[in-house]
Amino acid sequence: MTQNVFVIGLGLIGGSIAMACQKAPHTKVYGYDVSQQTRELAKSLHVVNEVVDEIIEGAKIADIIIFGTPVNATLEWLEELKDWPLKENVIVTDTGSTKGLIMAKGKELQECGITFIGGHPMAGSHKSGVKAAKPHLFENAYYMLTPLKNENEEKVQELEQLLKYTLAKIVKVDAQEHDHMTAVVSHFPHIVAASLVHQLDAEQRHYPMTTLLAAGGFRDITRIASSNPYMWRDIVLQNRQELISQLDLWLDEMDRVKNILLSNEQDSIEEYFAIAKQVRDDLPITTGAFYTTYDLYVDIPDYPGVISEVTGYLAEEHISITNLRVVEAREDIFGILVISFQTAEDREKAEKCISKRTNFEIFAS
Ligand SMILES: NC(=O)C1=CN([C@@H]2O[C@H](COP(=O)(O)OP(=O)(O)OC[C@H]3O[C@@H](n4cnc5c(N)ncnc54)[C@H](O)[C@@H]3O)[C@@H](O)[C@H]2O)C=CC1
Ligand SMILES: O=C(O)C(=O)Cc1ccc(O)cc1
Repeated sequence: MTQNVFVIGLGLIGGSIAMACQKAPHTKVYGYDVSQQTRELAKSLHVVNEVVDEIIEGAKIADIIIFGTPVNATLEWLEELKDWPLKENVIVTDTGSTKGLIMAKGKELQECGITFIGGHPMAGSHKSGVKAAKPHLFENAYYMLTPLKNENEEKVQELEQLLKYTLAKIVKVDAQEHDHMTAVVSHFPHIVAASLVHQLDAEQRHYPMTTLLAAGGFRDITRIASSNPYMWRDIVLQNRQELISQLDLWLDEMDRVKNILLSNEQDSIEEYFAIAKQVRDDLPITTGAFYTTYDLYVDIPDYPGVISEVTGYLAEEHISITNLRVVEAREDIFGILVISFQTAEDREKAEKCISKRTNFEIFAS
């Protein structure tokens, strides 16, 4: 018998899940998005097998419903869903970055006899929209599920059976713990990234040249500030309490830094950075949202074809790269080529390869 999966919200996350679910046997993936243009793109890019123009059309034939909508839109749909003509055994899940309020709604659904199992794939990017969707987005990333305490285990397994086609590592966590942990490693860093960009923006009014100097480090630490503001507005609103606590801790931490600076003690300053380096270097390697990239900076001269020359050398030695960009570091040089690798070993091999075949200056970060 064919299993019908219905994905609501066909952007980066919903679209990627829909593509992964198409790999499950005997499965047909239907999709709906509030934007007609997205629906048309999703169909033409084969993100889904079929699109529906009315949400109810998909909901009534679905065995599994997956929300890929911004978290406040998900809450609104979950309220309406109570009155939809659903199949008796339907499983409803979501992909939202917050879980507390969504699981409270999930509990109400359970009381109406509808199974809701919260979900959150810990992978993504600052890009959004259906065109950025890809079936391997979640490969090796953690995929958190937040089933209610008394949830039917068979239903959880049924959902896991489908989600295994994302190639993610499925873990189960409590919704409150989820919101605390994601505040620390995802939501609060987002606020910090945005605040650094605001600080630069204020600065550039007095010193317009500052933005020209915003090279590798600043770009790395603020990449997520380029994410979809609408999506992040909802996340921050739903996880407000945790974020206010994180902000208090951050202010204490900044006070500590200020006192270290006021003390003018070189050992304390060095120790502050040394401990941070140790903790950062020891972070486990994961992909997806918390991926570690191993970057190599190559000071390239200004002549045509220089980038393909470098990447060509790496390809000849079968060294895979995950990303490539040029940052303009100084006025007198063409730029720094930043090449990212998935592992430290790949970066080491690349460093050897490029230094053997060119005289470009190289440094790792
Ligand atoms: N972007 C990321 O890296 C990650 C995002 N998430 C979560 O996944 C969800 C989706 O995020 P993205 O795919 O990045 O956003 P997106 O902006 O790429 O896609 C959201 C889609 O939902 C549609 N949409 C908006 N309101 C709707 C409504 N009321 N009904 C139907 N469709 C609606 C939009 O038209 C859009 O196509 C969010 O809840 C987010 O918190 C989870 C993990 C990672
Ligand atoms: O771009 C990145 O590194 C991200 O952090 C993406 C992301 C955004 C929201 C999530 O809930 C999970 C992952």
